Amino acid sequence: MIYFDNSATTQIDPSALNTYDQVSKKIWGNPSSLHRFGEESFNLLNQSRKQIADLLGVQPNEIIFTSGGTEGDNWVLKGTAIEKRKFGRHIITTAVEHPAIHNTCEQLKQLGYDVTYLPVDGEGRISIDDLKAAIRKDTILVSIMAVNNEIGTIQPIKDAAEVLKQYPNIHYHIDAVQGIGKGIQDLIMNERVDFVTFSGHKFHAPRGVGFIYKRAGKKIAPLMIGGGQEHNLRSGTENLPAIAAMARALRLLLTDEDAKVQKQAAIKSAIYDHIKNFDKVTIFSKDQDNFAPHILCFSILGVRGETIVHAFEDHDIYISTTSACSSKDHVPSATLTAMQEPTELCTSAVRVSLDANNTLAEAETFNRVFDQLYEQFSKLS
Ligand SMILES: Cc1ncc(COP(=O)(O)O)c(C=O)c1O
Repeated sequence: MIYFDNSATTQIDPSALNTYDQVSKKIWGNPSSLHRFGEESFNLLNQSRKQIADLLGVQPNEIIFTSGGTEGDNWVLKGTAIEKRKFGRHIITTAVEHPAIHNTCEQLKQLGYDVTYLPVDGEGRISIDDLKAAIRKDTILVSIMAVNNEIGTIQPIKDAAEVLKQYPNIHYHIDAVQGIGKGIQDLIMNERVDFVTFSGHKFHAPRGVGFIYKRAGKKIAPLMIGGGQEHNLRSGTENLPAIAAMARALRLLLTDEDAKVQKQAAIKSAIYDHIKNFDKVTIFSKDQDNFAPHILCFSILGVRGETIVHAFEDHDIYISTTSACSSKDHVPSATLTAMQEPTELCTSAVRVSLDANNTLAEAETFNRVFDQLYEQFSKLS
């Protein structure tokens, strides 16, 4: 099988699974318990936190564990809205965010907040002039994704950081769920960023675990209230086996990151250079540095995305319609729609999403299958 759907989820790494297994069997005390067994768990929790903080070049108290990307995004948005409601009710984000951001903003709108969705250009990228123009006296938060999950555009998050240096009271949040391990850590962890969302299952950790970076001194209201875990910021008994496994998976992800990024970029180029020659193919992800190395989104005119996905599946190759969340709803890609691509292209778009475990040989197989399928589709239309 060829698994090219790594932006939807990744397979758990065997050594992360082993960590999960060992911690579940041996260190299963509650980190909040006072006895020695609890203390052992508490120590492992903090060891994992320190490991993650060191890998990102931040302080351990700036890492707070969550259940994943959706929780992190919800928390930073709603937590800021609650914390800063006396100062303002205006939020700026982009028209191409993941539903975890977009739908949270829509919910906040119903609660009386005002949201500006920055438009994007033909590559799915916001403009810094639009950001500057959108900032108001009552703006409390700017939230921008690092890498778009549907077509792989890297947003100008560092240029946005420069603008936001003039507005130190505005919270600056980055959704880095698709950006971690893709060679842009210096962009993500920039000196102006206040909050960053991460999700473990996108980098070979178990499902249902993630973390946010919260700059020391920046305040958000807790979303989960209860027993006061995570310094009273995120209550709930910590998922220690998953957290320890995630720390290990993150270390593995960031080991030899440059070589892994180059490998993914080469696989992407091999597919890109092959399929670009076909008349009915439109490629939305560019083969250039301001696009992530692992996402390639394209359409075949006249063929629905679902049809393309299932046709590849018949050859044991797994890709997706643009995002895992929208794939079963048959809705056109939100990103391509925001890019004002014609509907027939939006409904035909599919996403190949890579990982360092993929190979050039898999790209060659993909290209051969692509040729066959393209011919079949052409006969039908
Ligand atoms: C950019 C982005 N943000 C947030 C999420 C949600 O993450 P999770 O699946 O961990 O809830 C995803 C998942 O695909 C994503 O791609």
